[in-house]
Amino acid sequence: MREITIAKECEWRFEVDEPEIEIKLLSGTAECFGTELAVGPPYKFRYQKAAIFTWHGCVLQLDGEPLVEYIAEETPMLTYLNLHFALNGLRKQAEFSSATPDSEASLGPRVCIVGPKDAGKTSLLKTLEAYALKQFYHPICVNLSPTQSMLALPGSFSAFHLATMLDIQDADGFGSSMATGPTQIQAKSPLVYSYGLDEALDNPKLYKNCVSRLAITVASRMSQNDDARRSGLLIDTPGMVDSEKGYNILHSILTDFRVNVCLVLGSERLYSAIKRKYNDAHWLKVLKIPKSGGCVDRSSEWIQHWQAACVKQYFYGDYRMPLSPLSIVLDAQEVVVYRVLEASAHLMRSSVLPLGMGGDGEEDGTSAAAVENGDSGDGLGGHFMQDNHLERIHTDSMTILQNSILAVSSVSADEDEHLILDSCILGYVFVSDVDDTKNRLTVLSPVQHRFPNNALLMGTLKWQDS
Ligand SMILES: Nc1ncnc2c1ncn2[C@@H]1O[C@H](COP(=O)(O)OP(=O)(O)OP(=O)(O)O)[C@@H](O)[C@H]1O
Repeated sequence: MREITIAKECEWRFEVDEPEIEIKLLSGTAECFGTELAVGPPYKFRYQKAAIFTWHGCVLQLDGEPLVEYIAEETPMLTYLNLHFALNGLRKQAEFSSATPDSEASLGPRVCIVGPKDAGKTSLLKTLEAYALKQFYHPICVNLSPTQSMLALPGSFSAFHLATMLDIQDADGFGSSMATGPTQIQAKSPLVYSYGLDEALDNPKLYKNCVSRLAITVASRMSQNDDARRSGLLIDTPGMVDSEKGYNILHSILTDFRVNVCLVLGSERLYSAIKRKYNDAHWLKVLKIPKSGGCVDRSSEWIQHWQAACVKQYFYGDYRMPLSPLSIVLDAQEVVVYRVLEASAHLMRSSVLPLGMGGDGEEDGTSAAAVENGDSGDGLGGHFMQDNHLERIHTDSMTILQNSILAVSSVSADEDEHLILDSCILGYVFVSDVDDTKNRLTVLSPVQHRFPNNALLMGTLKWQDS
């Protein structure tokens, strides 16, 4: 056990896998991505790369050995704080505006954070959300990055509103959703949709459909709730690829969520490309934001370990709230599972459909309004089903489910595919065993009720319960 003294406006950066480390704030003030630490109680960190920053100086007590640790004197925190004050100014303007609730002037800032992989987008979102919460605004947080989930498992998109504070000890750094036991920090109620794949470009059309669906729900929350309306939005995006497909996806996000502030982190080239593209767009401000020197490039192996830690926490909780999932044996006939297809597989399926019934490639610019009207953007006035993004798994080929995480949709198993894709996610189950000979599945479920008769969605996420 040792003490670490951090001078004002400096941060202690650390990386830890296993075993965990324990930190206590002994004196002064300190924060982790904007969320303040209390003096006294221990904070445990596992599978994290993070920083403890102090505005006025502090002393920490450290128990355990991080893999990497150092004190950094140069941080972009002052810029982030100024950015927060600017956004709060816009929130205040919206709050005291006498305009009608559906007009632009009564809406708080809709901020989208863009940048290459590992540029610090999620960390900036956490910081801006934490600062806004301290000033009694509750921006809706939206995560559109399938690899780095927020209050959900990888492969999902989510949004939440009305948090008290973020939980820095949680695997994803946001907190936990409702569970049966008491939580130290108030649980959040996210709205989750399943995308199922790892990258936006694995199936851009499905990705845009999912974005549009979430955007509609978020817009309806903003139109019905004064707090959401004036607090605005903070949107986290996946690592941006500097390509036509990447810009196409970005454009869908910006238009669907009616974004009016686009923050570009960590890439001068991306910033100038986006700035040029939206030069004449009076509705959008594109701002360049410095990347923190603490941002760490994470290997795919590390991300897999981190995702496994998130899944484990989902089923078994953590030291503050241990959970007991239930293992259930099911007859393969009892479950209806759909596999989410990548773009290449979806086009193969489309090619064997009658003319005019298939997907039409990915760059169709499907918008939220089109989705609302049930128009998949292919000019047929139909729903997403025509694009065949799902494939039903037959009972005799259930071995493919071994070690899969299945998202439980909120619609019954006999609904149409398009309704299943449109539905939000209630939770997840894990397939721990598939018995081919007896045609049975063993699944781990977080709830102890009867297994629901809802459609299940299988993405690419696998896990080993060890
Ligand atoms: N100031 C900092 N000190 C130490 N680590 C940091 C700091 N800022 C960010 N990190 C870490 O760097 C990694 C990348 O940051 P972050 O997740 O915010 O990037 P991202 O752009 O959202 O990544 P992705 O493109 O994968 O979504 C994370 O593990 C994060 O915790």
